[in-house]
Amino acid sequence: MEETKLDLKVLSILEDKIQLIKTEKGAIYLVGPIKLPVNLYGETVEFKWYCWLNCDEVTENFERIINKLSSINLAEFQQSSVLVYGDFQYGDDAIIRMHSICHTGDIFGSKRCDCGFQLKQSMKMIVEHGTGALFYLANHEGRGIGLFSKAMAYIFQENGYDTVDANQALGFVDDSRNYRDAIQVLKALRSKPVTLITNNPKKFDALKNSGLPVSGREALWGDVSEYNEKYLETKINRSGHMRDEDTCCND
Ligand SMILES: Nc1nc2c(ncn2[C@@H]2O[C@H](COP(=O)(O)OP(=O)(O)OP(=O)(O)O)[C@@H](O)[C@H]2O)c(=O)[nH]1
Repeated sequence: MEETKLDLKVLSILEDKIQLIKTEKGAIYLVGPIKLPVNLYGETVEFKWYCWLNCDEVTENFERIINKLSSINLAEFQQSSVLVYGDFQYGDDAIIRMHSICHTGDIFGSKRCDCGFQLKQSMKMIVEHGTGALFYLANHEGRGIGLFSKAMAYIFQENGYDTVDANQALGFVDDSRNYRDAIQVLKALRSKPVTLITNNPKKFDALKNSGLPVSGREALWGDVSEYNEKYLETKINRSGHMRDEDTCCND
């Protein structure tokens, strides 16, 4: 197939905004920064946004990658992204969150989980801190089972299963997420220490084991209601989430 030649102007606009990150399996192409004014609790806050694409092909010739985009129907797949705030590259002390996508909680505001609250609250914490980043991990739906399976898991939960048993009833492990790509992107954006916002020790260990300097962890519990109380208890009792002082559960 003959390769379309991109207009030179088009290419020069994009070239400075794409970087290649080599991975074990191929490459991550990271595009950004892009100015993103965000409505955060009624205030307009300006973040810098980056998005990334995994690809088998490893090339510095970005024209080849750009040329492929229109034929691969990316809207059918998920791409992850990161919102950066402040002087993320050089700022001494940055706070980050690796947030797993939750269609129901983040988009619809479902109260069955605490995801929507954690998303907005962590953005607020990052802005208040002055430097940080929110990684939005789009291939993590349902702790890695995907949205359709999560819908089925919810039906099990309406029939007395907890979230762990519901995943397992469908033949999945409870949690199949990994943080490799996000960590690679983090390394490309910053090499100085970070504090991670999470209650999940697996996430914290993944970051620590990556070799990046990690200065600590901030807990994030909240928005407890009759709808998510059981879910939050299951996180602590079965998934190993850390119970902190301002704990999630009412006992
Ligand atoms: N399978 C399943 N996934 C869920 C359910 N509720 C939320 N999720 C997913 O769980 C993920 C969030 O994971 P959590 O265990 O809540 O939190 P975490 O990310 O492990 O830890 P924190 O950093 O402390 O928030 C998102 O991918 C959600 O889509 C559920 O009932 N069943």
